[in-house]
Parts: sequence; C-alpha cells; structure tokens
Amino acid sequence: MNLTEQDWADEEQRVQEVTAKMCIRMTGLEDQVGKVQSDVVEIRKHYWDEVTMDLSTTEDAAESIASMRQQAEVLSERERTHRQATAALGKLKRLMKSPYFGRIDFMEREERQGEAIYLGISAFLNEQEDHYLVYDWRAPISSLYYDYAPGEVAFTTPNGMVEGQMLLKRQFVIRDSHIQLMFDTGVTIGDELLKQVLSRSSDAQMKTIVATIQKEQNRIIRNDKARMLIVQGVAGSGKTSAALQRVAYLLYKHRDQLSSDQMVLFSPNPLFNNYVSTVLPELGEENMQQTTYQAYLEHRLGEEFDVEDSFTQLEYVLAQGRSSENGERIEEFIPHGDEEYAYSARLSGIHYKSSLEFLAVIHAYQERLMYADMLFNPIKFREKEVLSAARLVERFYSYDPAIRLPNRLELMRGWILEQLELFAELELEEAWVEEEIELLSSEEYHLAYLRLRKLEWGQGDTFDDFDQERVLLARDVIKEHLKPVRSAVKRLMFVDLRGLYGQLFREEIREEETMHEIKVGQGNPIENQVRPMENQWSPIENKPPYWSAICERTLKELAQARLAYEDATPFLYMMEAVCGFQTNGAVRHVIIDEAQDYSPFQLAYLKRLFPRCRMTALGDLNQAIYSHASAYSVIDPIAALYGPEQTEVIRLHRSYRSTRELVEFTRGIVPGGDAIEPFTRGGAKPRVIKVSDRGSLHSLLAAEIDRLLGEGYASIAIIAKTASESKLAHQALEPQLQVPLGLITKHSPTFESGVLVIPSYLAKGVEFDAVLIYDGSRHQYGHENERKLFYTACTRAMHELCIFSLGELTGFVGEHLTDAYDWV
Ligand SMILES: Nc1ncnc2c1ncn2[C@@H]1O[C@H](COP(=O)(O)OP(=O)(O)OP(=O)(O)O)[C@@H](O)[C@H]1O
Repeated sequence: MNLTEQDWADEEQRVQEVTAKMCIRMTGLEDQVGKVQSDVVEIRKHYWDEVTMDLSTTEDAAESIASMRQQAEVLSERERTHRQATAALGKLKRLMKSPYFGRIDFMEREERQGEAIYLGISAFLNEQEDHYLVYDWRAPISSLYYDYAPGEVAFTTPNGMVEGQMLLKRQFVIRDSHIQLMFDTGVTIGDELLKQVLSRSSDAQMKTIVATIQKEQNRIIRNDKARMLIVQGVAGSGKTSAALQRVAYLLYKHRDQLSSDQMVLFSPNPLFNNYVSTVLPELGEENMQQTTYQAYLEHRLGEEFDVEDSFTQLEYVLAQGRSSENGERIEEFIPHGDEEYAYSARLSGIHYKSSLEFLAVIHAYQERLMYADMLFNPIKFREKEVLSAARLVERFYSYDPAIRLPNRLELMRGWILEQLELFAELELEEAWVEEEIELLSSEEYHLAYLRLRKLEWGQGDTFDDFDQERVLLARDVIKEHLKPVRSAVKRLMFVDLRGLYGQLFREEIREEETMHEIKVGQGNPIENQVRPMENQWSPIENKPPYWSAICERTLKELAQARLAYEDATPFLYMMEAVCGFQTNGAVRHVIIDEAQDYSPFQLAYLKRLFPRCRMTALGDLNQAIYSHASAYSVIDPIAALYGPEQTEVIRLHRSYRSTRELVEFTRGIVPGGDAIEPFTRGGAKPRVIKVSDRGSLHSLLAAEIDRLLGEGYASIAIIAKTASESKLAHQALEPQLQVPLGLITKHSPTFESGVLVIPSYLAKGVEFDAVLIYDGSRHQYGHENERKLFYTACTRAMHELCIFSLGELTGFVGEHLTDAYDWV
C-alpha cells in the first residue's frame, strides 16, 4: 500500500498535536509533583506542631493518639500522591520520546465507521479523559495489532469476544516529535521495520520489542491459562524477550492483584541479570525479582559449605585433561588410569544425582528415617557432652512413629532446651562459673545486676543476700555461655545433616545397625513393642556405574565441608525433607530462563519451593550445555512437573538475532537444525580462518578486531571455551589492540559494549554484533558433549561470525556446510 503525501502530512500533524498535549500534561504533572513534594516536606517539618499531646487523663491520651493518627494519615496520603504523580510523570516522559509505534483502524461489526487506535508503551488520554489518544500495547484491543493483518479480526475482552474488520495497519518510528519511518503493513508486522530494528548495533542491555512483537511471541506474552508455560525456542527466537514483555503484560492485566516483587526470574548468570534489567523499566514497570539458582543455593547452604558453582563443574567436565592449568594446550587428550576413572565416575555421579531416580531415593530415605538411621550431633558445652548422639537418637525414636520428621524435630528441640535448663542448674557449682564471676568487670557486674533485677523482680529474690547474689550471678553467667548452644538447637543444628547425606553413600550401610530395635509408642512400657527393621536395607538399589568412586568422592567432599554442584540440590532437598520444607507462597510467577540447564531434580525442587506460582520455562535443547542435560527433550522433565492438563508448550522456530547467512550456518551444527528458520535479514557469510600456531592466531585476531571496529561494530566478543582459555586469549591479545579489551569471568556483574573476551558458557543468553571464536578446532570442540557449547557460542553473533581454528577445524562444521561459510 502506498502512502500518500496527505497521509504523511496528516500523521505528522497528529504527532505534533499529541506531543503538544503531552507537553501540557507534563508541565501540569511537574507542578503537581513539586507542590506535593513541598507539602510532604512541610508536613514532616511541622509534624509535631499539629499534634496535640496530652496524657493527663485517659480521654486526653485517646484524643492525642487520634490526633497523631490523623497527622500520620495526612502525611501518608501526600506521600502516596507524590509517588503516583512521579510515576505518571516518568511514564509520560518515556512516552514522549516516541508517543506511539502503531495504528490500527478497527470497525466493530454492525458499526459503519472505523476508529483509529494508536498504540504506545503506555496509555494517554485526552483532557476530558474520555478518549484514548494512545492505547497501551497491552490493552485487549491492542492484540489485534500483533495477531492480524487487515481483514476480519477478533479480540477478547473481559466481557467477551469483539469481532470486526481491521481496515488499516500502520507502523511508525517517531523520534523527537517527528515521524522518521512509516509503513502500512500486510500479513506480518512489517518485516521492513523488524529488519531495521534487527540491523541495529547490539547493546550491553537488552531492548524492548513491543513495536515488533511477532504473532507467535504474542501467544507467549498473553498466555494467561497455563500453570506451566513451556517455550521451546531456537537460539535467538526471542524467548527471553517474549518472557520479559510477558511480565509487563501480566503486571498490567492483573495490576490489582499482582506486583513485580511477586515475580521471580531465574537467570543463567549474574551477567545476564544485568543484561535484561532495563527492559521492564523501559516499559514503565518495576523490575521483578531476579536471581540465579546458584545464588539461591549459596543463600541456603553457603554458611555451612563451600558450594561448587555450575561453571566450575562445567569447566571440570570440559577441560579435564585437555589443557594445563594455565590454559596451554596439551596436544592430545589421552585419558589414562586413575584420572580417567575419576572423570568417568564424576560424570556418572552428575547424571545420577540430577535424576528423578535419585529424588525417589531421597523420598524412600525420608520414609526410612521415620523408623531408623537418624543421625544427630551430640550436644556439647565446654567439652562436656550434655546429650550424646545416642541419647538423641533414642529420644527421637521414642516418639510416635506416625509423627512426621520435622514435627518430631520440633518436639526434640523443646525437649533439648529443657534438658539444657536442667544442665545449667548442675553447672552452678562448677569452678569455671566461679572464675567467670570473679572476672566480671564492675560494668559487667552492674549490667548483670540490672538484668537480674529485671528478671527476678517480684519473685522475692534480691541482691541483698551474698549467697543469693552468687547463685543469681552464676545462673546469669551460665545462661550467657549457653546462648550459642541454645541458638544452635533452635536452628536444629543437632541434626547431623552431613552424616545423613553421607549415609546414602556408605556402601556397607551397616547391616548390624539396621537391625537395631525400634521402640514404637512411648510412655507406657507395656505398650512398647519391639519391631526389628528389615536388615538388608540399602538406600540405593540401582547403583549407577562407578558407584564406589562416586561414594568415595562424595564422602570426601562432605568431610571437607564442600558440596559439589550436583550434590547441592539433593542435599538441600534431603535437609528440608528432614527438617521441614521451606516454601515461598508470596511468589506468584516464576520464570526460568535457559530451563534446559536445570536438572529434573532441580526443577522438582523449584516446584516445591514455589507451591502457589505459575511458571514460564524457556528453553532450547540445542543449548543444553551441562552434563546433566536430559538426553531426550527439554520438555520432558519440565512438562512432567505439572502434568499435561496444566502445561502448554509453545515452539518458536524462527531466529531473529542473526542474519540469514549466520543462521544457515549455525543450524547445520546441530542435529535437526533444518527446522530453524532464518529471518530475512542478509549479511556476510561466516568466515573460518585456519592458523598453525598461537602467534599467528593472535595477530590475525587482532587484525580482524581492527577490521570489525572499522566497520562500525560496537560490541565484539572473542568467545573462548573455558575461563582459562579466555585468560590466555586476553593476556596475549591485550597488548596487540589499540582499544581496551575486557575479560569476563563468572564474577563479572556487568559488561560494557566494546571488545571483550568471554568463556562460552557465560555468553549464554547475551548477544554481540560480531563473534570471534577463539579456537574452533577439533581439539577444542571434539567431544560430542561440546557440540552444543560450540553452537551456543556461534549463535551469539548478530551480524558477523568468524571462527579461528588452531589446526584442524572442529568436526561439528561438517562437509554439508562447506557452502555456508568462507575459508580465509
Ligand atoms: N519481535 C521481535 N522484534 C524485535 N527484535 C526481536 C524480536 N524477537 C526477538 N528479537 C531480538 O532477537 C534477539 C534475540 O532475542 P532473545 O535474546 O530474546 O532470544 P532467545 O530465544 O532468548 O535467545 P537465546 O536462547 O539464543 O539466548 C534480541 O536482540 C531481540 O531483541
């Protein structure tokens, strides 16, 4: 459809008019904000002047309280108005930059005239507030823009379906109150505009996509039914983008019931958290809570353990035996002897401990502990054993076996605290107490005196009597010293969790111990029966390969207060199964990005942690880089969480990030890649540069970086496989470049545009104008388990990809791809 000059003139005039109205509204809002702010300051300043305080009589006191309350209400009303006006002003300022991006002319069935609906990032009403000059992109009618081409259309409102005709669909790019681009579009949301948007340079922060949301993405954004929404989308298909706009949509749609702090995003790494953190504020919404699974593990277990992170685990799996400590290459990976055995055992352990089979073992173990095998730490005080572990076990199994483990521990806690009271009385005469009393400084003495006065006041005891005073002081001293013990008991630290987890890995699970007699019932000895346990119980029936080595390693790590990444979630789960599950009922929506990287065990844990929430899981099987990745489909373990009735799967096949040439190349790296559709944005073919030594590698890399900078690319990433290889590349390249070279590590909280070196797994989820694969040789990417890592690295490129290969090129770039890249 051709736009006439008149169309341009009309639209330009409308932009001017709307912007002028926005300016007037903004001035009004600025005045209001200023005025309310000074009100608030004034009220705070004279707060007490306005309150009449008189406590002489009960009535006066009540009146004073009422007066205080009234004053507080006035203040909080003004503060609320200030907050609202500031937020409205912020939204308007953002809107003014680009008042709208789309127009649809909609004529409702039975009507004779269409109405022009203009869409922007938030709504804007006329002066009388009876007509929308701009509709919010999330309003029900706005969905027409994303779902239909001109013709018969329908949309859903809270009152039902509305049908009609779309007469026109128009797109705009407006900057500084002027239309820069304008198209009338047909079937899809103007490929032209999308092409323009995608051709931009990448940024250190993700962008909103509201102006160009695609139909299939809109299904994700507006899906409101599924308890579990799974998005299985290829690299660059807009999973993360759609999920973030979805958050904005849900916050808008359920604004009366849902707030941003009730939504949590689990990101693959802290860098990614930062990368996406600007999207929601750009849309005028507050950010949801953002975390990583690792941060959660640290929060729960970090005090007691050195918890290995997923990247360290991955580095072990990737780098084992293939490069030396300093990242230098060892020519051939020849696994040998013990090392190879330990490596295979670790892999077997990772698989097993990530599986639902192991989860079932922990459930069985939980049942088992109801009757036997519970372990406790003895309660000790100053080298004395107050309660032995055996005594605790005895007590634990003296409760009714029907009582659940956490409830029994509650009872135990009370009982132990009582025992500590008794113990404290026995300590009164101990010499150390006497010494402590003598050592009390006059200040401490005085404090103790005050404490005791307060405590014993009214109970007849006084400080007058010397003996009495000594007893009271002794009690006080003991109480103070027992504080840490009591606090540990309150936190259930008497449960030997390490021992309990370790017990799962003790092969010779103590036949003689499992034969111990269990008393059922308590109190009346006649009721006490003796029930022998079956004596062959073993926690793990189907032992995975390398079981002995797995056990040995696990126990060794536990003894050193270390938890391997694969052990962290099972340990946490077991801990909660014993001590009580922690749940977070406040969170209503959880978004899991890179869901393929979560083990079935971890997903089950998350479901348990957030019992009331809905979930959105975003994943791409081709980017499953961890060794625990399910061999079948990313969907299987996730779909199993809530079952088919509550689960909906949406697949995205089209990749928007990279040019057509890059997608045609990268899709050939993974099996089934044919299904990946490129978007119609053209560019250069990927280039492969083979080098024979590291010196040439670095000088050619430096030359390539210079070329790319010369082309105007703002973000260039050299993607190395591991952290050590990144370090090596950084050291060698930095002196050769004219520009600063960043090095990203797992501790980097953010990254800036520019040139940087980054390990492959940290590049997950982010993108760069140009990607240079540091060494894409067969040596580095040779094992089948490295294919997806290589694919993930290559798919980070938006406009250019160049693979350097130190020696023979990786076999993942097969012969079928010969035409898809240029040899240099
Ligand atoms: N509808 C759209 N309009 C404009 N840009 C889009 C659209 N969809 C996706 N993009 C762009 O494509 C790129 C990839 O999007 P995103 O990171 O959300 O994809 P992803 O599926 O999460 O990728 P990956 O799994 O590879 O990390 C981003 O630059 C994003 O802005």
